[in-house]
Amino acid sequence: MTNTTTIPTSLNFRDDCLEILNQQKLPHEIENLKLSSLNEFYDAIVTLKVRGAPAIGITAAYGLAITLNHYQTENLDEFILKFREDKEYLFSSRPTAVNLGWALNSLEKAIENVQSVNEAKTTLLHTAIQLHTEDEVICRQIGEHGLELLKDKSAIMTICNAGSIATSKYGTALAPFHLGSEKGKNFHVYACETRPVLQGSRLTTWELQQSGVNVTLIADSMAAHTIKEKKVEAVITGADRITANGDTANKIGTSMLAILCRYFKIPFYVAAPSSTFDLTLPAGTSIPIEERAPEELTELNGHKVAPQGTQVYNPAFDVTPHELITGIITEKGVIYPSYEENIASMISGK
Ligand SMILES: CSC[C@H]1O[C@H](OP(=O)(O)O)[C@H](O)[C@@H]1O
Repeated sequence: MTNTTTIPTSLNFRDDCLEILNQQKLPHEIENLKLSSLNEFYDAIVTLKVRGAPAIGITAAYGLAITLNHYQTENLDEFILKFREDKEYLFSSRPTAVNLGWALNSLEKAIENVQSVNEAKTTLLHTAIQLHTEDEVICRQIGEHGLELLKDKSAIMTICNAGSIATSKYGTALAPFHLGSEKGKNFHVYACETRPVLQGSRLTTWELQQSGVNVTLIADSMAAHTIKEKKVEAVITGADRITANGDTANKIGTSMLAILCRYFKIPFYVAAPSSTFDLTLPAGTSIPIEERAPEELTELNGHKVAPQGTQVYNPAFDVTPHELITGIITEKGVIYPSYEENIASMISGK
């Protein structure tokens, strides 16, 4: 029996709804959900049924376009008011990934000169579809640039899931591995399980196995020992927001890996599209860090593991200082220090 490998995707636009792969059910259940109401889109993002910075942005864009397509009015001012109301609602779903705001703002910019409600509705749908299709091209380009940095047959570590299902396709940090698999490369990926939501053990292992990539799961606490014992040659992660000086917010535990890379003298790469840069923020201290429900830590599969009433601190992201980042892999190429200058020249033109 031939081994068929596929690169899984999680978003599928169908005329009147967005079909998503429910990432909360993976890896043991493939459940596709049809999102058509604003609350369904909001809930899917908040509860991580759809997750990953680019995927969140694309989903929110479809959420506005699909739901407003049914809004009954011929009055353009009234339609724009409703657009802004619903945009703010979706924007409030998760605070850290800048792609959410970027995608919603792209829609607002696209309709700023429309002359009728019908033209606004058509423009919103076309823009959402454009963001989706463009993201796939961008992620493939990130994969191509990442492949130039990673040595074939080398051991590479990653955290969380910055993969195909976190974007339109290919992913960001995982894009080089998916493309590499298509090109006959043989990377060995060490995936950190990524407590507490387990994006690594549930999603990255599953996704890379679908694509025929050699992946080994480790606990987050095993990272230092694994880098040393398994001769890991680089770490590559995604990003949720990168500021003007290169400071990068990503899944909690990312800065821990960056510190380990400095100690072990191996490169630490961030992979992200231009839409993940937030040049309005000079440094990472201003990035809003989402804190999630205590139950993500006090319970395991619904079973209480911590004593009743235990205090919990559950930040979903941390910020890696730019000094610890070897290079930022974007669709336009790899950005190296000095980040302030090189981000401005490579990204400002967007
Ligand atoms: C391709 S960006 C993925 C990025 O988003 C993840 O966060 P979450 O799973 O909470 O949406 C994580 O930070 C990944 O690196």
